[in-house]
Amino acid sequence: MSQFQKRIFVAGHRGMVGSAIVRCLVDQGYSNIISRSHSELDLTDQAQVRAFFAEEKPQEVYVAAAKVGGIHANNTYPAEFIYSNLMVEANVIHEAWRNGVGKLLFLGSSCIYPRLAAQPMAEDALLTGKLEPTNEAYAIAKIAGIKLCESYNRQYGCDFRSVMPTNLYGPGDNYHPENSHVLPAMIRRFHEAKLADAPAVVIWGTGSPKREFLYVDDMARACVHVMDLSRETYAAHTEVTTSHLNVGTGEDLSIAELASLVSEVVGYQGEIRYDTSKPDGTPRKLLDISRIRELGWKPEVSLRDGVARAYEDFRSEELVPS
Ligand SMILES: NC(=O)C1=CN([C@@H]2O[C@H](COP(=O)(O)OP(=O)(O)OC[C@H]3O[C@@H](n4cnc5c(N)ncnc54)[C@H](OP(=O)(O)O)[C@@H]3O)[C@@H](O)[C@H]2O)C=CC1
Ligand SMILES: C[C@H]1O[C@H](OP(=O)(O)OP(=O)(O)OC[C@H]2O[C@@H](n3cnc4c(=O)[nH]c(N)nc43)[C@H](O)[C@@H]2O)[C@@H](O)[C@@H](O)C1=O
Repeated sequence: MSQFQKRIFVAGHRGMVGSAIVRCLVDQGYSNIISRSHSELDLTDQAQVRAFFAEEKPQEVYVAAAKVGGIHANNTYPAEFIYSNLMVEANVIHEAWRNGVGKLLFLGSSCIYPRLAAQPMAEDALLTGKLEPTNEAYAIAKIAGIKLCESYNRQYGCDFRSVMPTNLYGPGDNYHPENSHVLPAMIRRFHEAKLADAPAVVIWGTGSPKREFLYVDDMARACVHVMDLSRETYAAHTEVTTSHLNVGTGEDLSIAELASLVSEVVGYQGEIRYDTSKPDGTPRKLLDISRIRELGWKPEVSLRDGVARAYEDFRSEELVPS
């Protein structure tokens, strides 16, 4: 059987990252992709996940299904974030082991690292300090996902890998006014202000926190790249205690700088104000991406181009009043 006929399950294929992984796999010639929507298969339900794996017998699994949201959603619904994410990853990883899945890739997040970790944050900064309180529940679930992969590798000899993405954006993003991440929130807010000819746009927090943003198709390429590495190559660039790889651009900017960039791309010319009653979250979380660069992946889409593409996608989806 050609490697392009492998049975690949992309969990979360309708999400921003899952759909980009499917695009990337199809582009590369993979033709046997298995998917289920949330309503067809609830991954928090152990019995459903067990029946699905027994029936479909995937050979590779990408775990891009998760409960995801920005600072407000994480801070407001911590029980949902910790419960859903723990259940999804535990069910999928356990059934992947029970059904002899050859390789699995788990997607975590850069929020796994301590709030005040030295910058840029290397993989071995994991579990060296206290987490950022606004997303601690989500981060704990993501750390558990890494540890699930490591534990199944150590005890059962599985080949389960993990990537920790920085903040992502692009086509298929969530543009909810409160629950989204900052970049889609800004696209929507500046667009609506431009249409309404509003004199000012309000941005949350002080504008001083720094963030790193990666275009989702670059992330998807990284996922497929890491999955396709030989076991020996992956193992040579990770360690048993830190068996995950950072994925980012290695560059960050302040939220105030991001607001200027998004307003320019959208074409909004009014004032930008800050609501300091809203949380800033972690002051900075820049990833050290030396390891994945050594493994042959690098980002390709610049932030300005990526924001322009995301804005085009936002308008084409008619997500806002015209
Ligand atoms: N977006 C970002 O900035 C970042 C994302 N990540 C990680 O990347 C991964 C993908 O995120 P992203 O694509 O942005 O998120 P999305 O919310 O766009 O996609 C997540 C997908 O998972 C599905 N899903 C959630 N819960 C379940 C469930 N119980 N059963 C079945 N399907 C479920 C969702 O379906 P439905 O919508 O129907 O619930 C959705 O299709 C996640 O692991 C996330 O933690 C990491 C860092 C940054
Ligand atoms: C990817 C990552 O995303 C989350 O962490 P975060 O990086 O703090 O996420 P964020 O994108 O929501 O905010 C980034 C910064 O931007 C500021 N900000 C300004 N104005 C808006 C605004 O309108 N919306 C939002 N959401 N933030 C705003 C906001 O105050 C903060 O200073 C995690 O919970 C977790 O999900 C995770 O892993």
